[in-house]
Amino acid sequence: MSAQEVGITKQEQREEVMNYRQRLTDKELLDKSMEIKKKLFELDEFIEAEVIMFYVDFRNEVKTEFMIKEALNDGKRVVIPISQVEDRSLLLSELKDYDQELETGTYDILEPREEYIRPVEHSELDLVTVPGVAFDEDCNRLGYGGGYYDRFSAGLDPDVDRIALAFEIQIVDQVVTDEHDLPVDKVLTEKRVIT
Ligand SMILES: Nc1nc2c(c(=O)[nH]1)N(C=O)[C@@H](CNc1ccc(C(=O)N[C@@H](CCC(=O)O)C(=O)O)cc1)CN2
Ligand SMILES: Nc1ncnc2c1ncn2[C@@H]1O[C@H](COP(=O)(O)OP(=O)(O)OP(=O)(O)O)[C@@H](O)[C@H]1O
Repeated sequence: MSAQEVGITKQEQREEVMNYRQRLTDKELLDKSMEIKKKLFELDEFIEAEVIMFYVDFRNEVKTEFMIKEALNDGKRVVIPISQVEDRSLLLSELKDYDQELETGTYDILEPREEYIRPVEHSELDLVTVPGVAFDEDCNRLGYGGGYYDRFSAGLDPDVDRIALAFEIQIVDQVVTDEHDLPVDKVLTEKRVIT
C-alpha cells in the first residue's frame, strides 16, 4: 500500500501514532510492557535463541530494560545497536551488564560506553526485537524515519526471526510503506501475537 493509496504521508502517520503513544501513563507503559515480555519469553523461537538483539527503549517505546536483564540472567547473549549517523547503519555490540555499561548516545538512546563496545557480526544473531512507531496486521512497520532497521534488516539472513514489540494503540489499519520497507515476522502487543 503506497502513501498515495492510504492518503496520508509517513510523517503524518508517525505524528498521529506518536501522539497516541504519548498519552500512556508510566504505569500503563510498565504494565503493558510486562505483558509483552511474557509473550516474547514464551515464544519457541525466543526460547531457542542464544544470541538476541534488543533495542534499548527511548521515548514511549515498549520497555526492554527488564527483558534484557532477565535474558542475561537466563544465560542468553544480548546484543544492542549503536546508531552510525554517517551511513545510517547499526553497529552491533554485545552487552553484559545493563547498569554498568551504558551512557546516553545518539538520539538520546542509551549506548555502550567506548570501553564496553564488543562488536558482533550480523551472522551471529538468532533473533532480533524490532522497535517502531506503527505496525499493521500484515506486520508492516513504520519507524522514526532514519531507515536504520530497514537497511539493517535487508542485510540479515532471512532465517533470523524479527519480532516487533508494540502497544496495541500502535496498530493501525494500514502502515504507509515504500519499496524499502520489510515486514517483520511477528508483532507482539499486550493483547495478541500478530503473524
Ligand atoms: N530504541 C530504539 N533504538 C533505535 C531505534 C529505534 O527506533 N528505537 N532505531 C530504529 O531505527 C535506530 C535509531 N533511529 C532513529 C531514527 C530517527 C530518529 C529521529 O529522531 N528522527 C526525527 C525525525 C527525522 C525525520 O523525520 O527525518 C524525529 O523523530 O524527531 C531517532 C532514532 C537505532 N536505535
Ligand atoms: N534498504 C535500504 N537501502 C537504502 N535506503 C533505504 C533502505 N531502507 C530505507 N531507506 C531509506 O531511508 C529513509 C528512511 O526510511 P523510512 O522512512 O522507511 O524509515 P523508518 O523505517 O521509518 O525509520 P527507522 O528504521 O530508522 O526506524 C528513506 O529515504 C528510505 O528510502
